[in-house]
Amino acid sequence: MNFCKMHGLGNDFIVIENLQGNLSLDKFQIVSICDRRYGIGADGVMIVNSSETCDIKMSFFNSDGSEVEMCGNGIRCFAKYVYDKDIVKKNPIDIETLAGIKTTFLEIQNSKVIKVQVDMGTPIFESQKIPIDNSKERAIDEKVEFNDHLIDFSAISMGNPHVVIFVDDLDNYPIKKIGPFIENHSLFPKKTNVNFVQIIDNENIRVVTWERGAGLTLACGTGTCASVAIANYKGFVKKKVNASLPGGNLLIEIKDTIYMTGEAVTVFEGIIE
Ligand SMILES: N[C@@H](CCC[C@H](N)C(=O)O)C(=O)O
Repeated sequence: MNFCKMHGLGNDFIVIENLQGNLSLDKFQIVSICDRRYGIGADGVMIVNSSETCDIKMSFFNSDGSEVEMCGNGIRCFAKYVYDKDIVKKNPIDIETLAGIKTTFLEIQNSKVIKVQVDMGTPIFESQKIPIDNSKERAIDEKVEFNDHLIDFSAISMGNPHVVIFVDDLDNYPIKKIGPFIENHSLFPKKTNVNFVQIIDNENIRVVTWERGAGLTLACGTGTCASVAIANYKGFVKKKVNASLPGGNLLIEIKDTIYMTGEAVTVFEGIIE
């Protein structure tokens, strides 16, 4: 089976084609190929499927084998893959995902895609749709207890569930303890991604994400959109924000919907036996 290893800001993926529709990978196979010592190594797997309603369809699996709705860094790589491989030779490209149709706008240099802007859609604030087990309509400025301390958080969906926690000092915050605690908290029936956000000024933020089903990653596209959406809602930032993530930078713009712009990189190709 042929595969392609790609990344967006160090959030890395294995891309596999299934245009004939005869491929099926089980959870164990996904976990095995994502393993960084015994496999290829990646935060997730993307399958290229044909679509009846769109230019192409992306299926996304976390490195723990769970299939989830959407991946922001992944969809930029996915758009690059299908364009560079002549599978969909048009610009923009509409991609079907479990979180709806996403339009991707390609920046092309020497016939290859180098950067992608994605219309990420509208953030979902309703508690039931995130989902979070909460009697309030929205989950803004909620509290959760951790080791006798109360942690302030807000929750939102970008098609997938996100918690946003604002911190003063990202470098010294116990992300590796609080991330998995909230990811698996009973408040979140589908688990959740957890974003730790430091506001630098009203146009610049830093974000580190503990991802559902993948742990600490170098970048999370949906998580950065979720962080900017909540930060703007709370009046911390304007509508155009530069986000600095451990793996690089994303530009997030709030218009009628949220736009995310960033790089997409092909690393290598190979064959899985
Ligand atoms: N890294 C991704 C998000 C991947 C899915 C996420 N772990 C989830 O379970 O929802 C991104 O760039 O958005």
